[in-house]
Amino acid sequence: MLNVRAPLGIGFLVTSRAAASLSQTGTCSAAAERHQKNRCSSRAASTMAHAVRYLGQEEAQKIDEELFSEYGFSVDQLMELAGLSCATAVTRAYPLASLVKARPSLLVICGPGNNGGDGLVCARHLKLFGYQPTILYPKRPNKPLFQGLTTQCEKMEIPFLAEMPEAEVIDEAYNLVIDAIFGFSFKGAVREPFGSILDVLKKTTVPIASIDIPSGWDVEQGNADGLQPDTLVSLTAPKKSASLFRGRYHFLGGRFVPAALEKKYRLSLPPYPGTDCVLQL
Ligand SMILES: NC(=O)C1=CN([C@@H]2O[C@H](COP(=O)(O)OP(=O)(O)OC[C@H]3O[C@@H](n4cnc5c(N)ncnc54)[C@H](O)[C@@H]3O)[C@@H](O)[C@H]2O)[C@@H](O)CC1
Ligand SMILES: [K+]
Repeated sequence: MLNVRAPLGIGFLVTSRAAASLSQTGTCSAAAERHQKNRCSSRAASTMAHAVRYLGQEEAQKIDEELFSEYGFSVDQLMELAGLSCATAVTRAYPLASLVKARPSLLVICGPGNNGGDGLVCARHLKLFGYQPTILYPKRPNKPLFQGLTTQCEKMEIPFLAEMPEAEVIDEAYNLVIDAIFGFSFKGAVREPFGSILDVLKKTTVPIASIDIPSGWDVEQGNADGLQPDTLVSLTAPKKSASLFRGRYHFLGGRFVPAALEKKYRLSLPPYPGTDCVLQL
């Protein structure tokens, strides 16, 4: 089995999990395994030669700001691409045919910031891809962007829960939890209601797919007692805590970084294959 994660100094990693992922299919079916095999060689070729840079919190926020101020992007544009990347990553790691429950049910938990917005977009695309997402969105910002994303999900008949279910109920009802609670702006001790939500999530056994950062993790230092997601979708570039990720699938998404910005921040992103919006690291 090949599973090489060789540190190249602070903030850099060379990652190659090509063969490892083939033998770690777990909840995934033979169909998923075949899919993985087909993708294996191109992924190995694209990632082995690349030292992807892992970003600190301030740097991630600076890049984000620059995309809006210098490059003229709007939040909803990038959120759409980020959410689409996350939904696509879910289809790669958990294809419909591999799900253990008859109903392709997913629980998407959305937080109060843009990470939560990515979760709403992700849920909408997953519904279009044939999954049956349910959303928990306990703290909704009073802004047109988030109100619009919420309406879109409601109109697409995606149910919203009134409260966080118990861990046993989640394990019984859902194939996967998508963690869109906090991203790169998370700081300090977790405030309610998210502390209780994360406590329940830690007791669940269904796989968790985290968007950008496993929620509750320090963006740079991680959290040894925190969530241990099965999948992480790093957006733009991985953050430093991603080097502590021990789940099966680490994807890069958010294929919107202009070359000049990539160069300025020495991101050294691996090339996405063809027209794909997601890349498995
Ligand atoms: N440039 C990029 O890479 C892009 C980033 N996007 C997403 O945007 C995220 C960052 O969004 P934001 O800056 O809005 O921040 P987050 O979504 O990370 O979280 C900010 C929210 O969490 C709350 N919060 C922070 N610490 C907390 C704590 N300890 N307890 C309880 N609440 C806490 C804040 O009050 C705020 O409401 C990224 O991680 C990514 O998911 C995408 O939407 C678009 C493109
Ligand atoms: K998250």
